[in-house]
Amino acid sequence: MAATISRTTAATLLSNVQRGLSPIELLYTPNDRWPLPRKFRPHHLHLSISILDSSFNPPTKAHLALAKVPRHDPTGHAYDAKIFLLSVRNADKSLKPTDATYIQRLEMMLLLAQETVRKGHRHPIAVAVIDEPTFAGKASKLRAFLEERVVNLGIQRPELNFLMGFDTLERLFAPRYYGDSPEDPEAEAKMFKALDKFFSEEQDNARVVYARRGGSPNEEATLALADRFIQQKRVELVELDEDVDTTSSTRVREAIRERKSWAPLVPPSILQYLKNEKLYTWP
Ligand SMILES: Nc1ncnc2c1ncn2[C@@H]1O[C@H](COP(=O)(O)OP(=O)(O)OP(=O)(O)O)[C@@H](O)[C@H]1O
Ligand SMILES: NC(=O)c1ccc[n+]([C@@H]2O[C@H](COP(=O)(O)O)[C@@H](O)[C@H]2O)c1
Repeated sequence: MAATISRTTAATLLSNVQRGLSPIELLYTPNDRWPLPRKFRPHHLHLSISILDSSFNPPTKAHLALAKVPRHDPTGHAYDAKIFLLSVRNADKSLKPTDATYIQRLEMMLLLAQETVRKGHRHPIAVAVIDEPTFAGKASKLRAFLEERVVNLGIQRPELNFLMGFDTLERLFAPRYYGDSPEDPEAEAKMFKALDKFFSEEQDNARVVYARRGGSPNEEATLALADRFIQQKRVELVELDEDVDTTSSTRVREAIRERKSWAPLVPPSILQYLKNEKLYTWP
């Protein structure tokens, strides 16, 4: 059955987050047990969750490929649960009049969650919204939110695996996002303090799973800053299933506006949605 949510309900949940009434709202879960795995056993005290945080403007095949990355685990266990997370406050972007509205993005995220159904196996993906620009902030809110859902089972500190492309990894390790002002001389020290908490197993227990995205002139510098966490296996490189190197939401928006070919860049349900809603057709 297709996952749907009324626009009124979506608007209420969105407004709760935007007005600071809730740190996170869940718009959709694949079942009532989520984030528990289907075959939950009482001794299963560790949850491993993957999170694709994005502005979904619109979702592309690259987002889908990231969402499908299997968990790299020597014991062969898959992620217990997954989240498509819409950030209504982005560290770098603000909403433009020609962009998809947040409600439209949430509707597309639901469609994307449906696209992950493969050979009868539905990925346990929930759709949620948060108002938090940095990963350190997202992790502490998510941890508290998820722990509350599973507190009666004695599960603590779920492992939070943030899926991202290299351009986002570069910004996770960029001191400018952590200083009090653009010239803050303590920015790098503050960044490492925030990241130590973010990656610590005893604290926010986050991990980062990143994919290459074309080349980057800053690759060496970023990997040098990330080195400590790479050694601790808290930052891990993965290969995507499909060749989506040059796919981006910007490319889709521009191609629609310029009436160039864009259909191959998005999953079929998103193609249909963008056509129905006539999105990005205005300059
Ligand atoms: N082609 C890709 N390869 C690897 N990672 C990707 C790719 N496209 C998006 N991502 C990653 O997915 C996450 C969410 O992406 P985001 O919503 O910013 O998409 P985008 O295509 O970069 O958007 P825009 O073009 O609007 O800036 C980011 O961590 C981004 O690096
Ligand atoms: N240092 C950080 O934690 C940091 C820096 C830049 C972007 N982000 C976040 O990364 C996500 C993806 O960003 P873009 O949509 O700009 O690619 C957004 O939620 C954004 O707010 C986090």
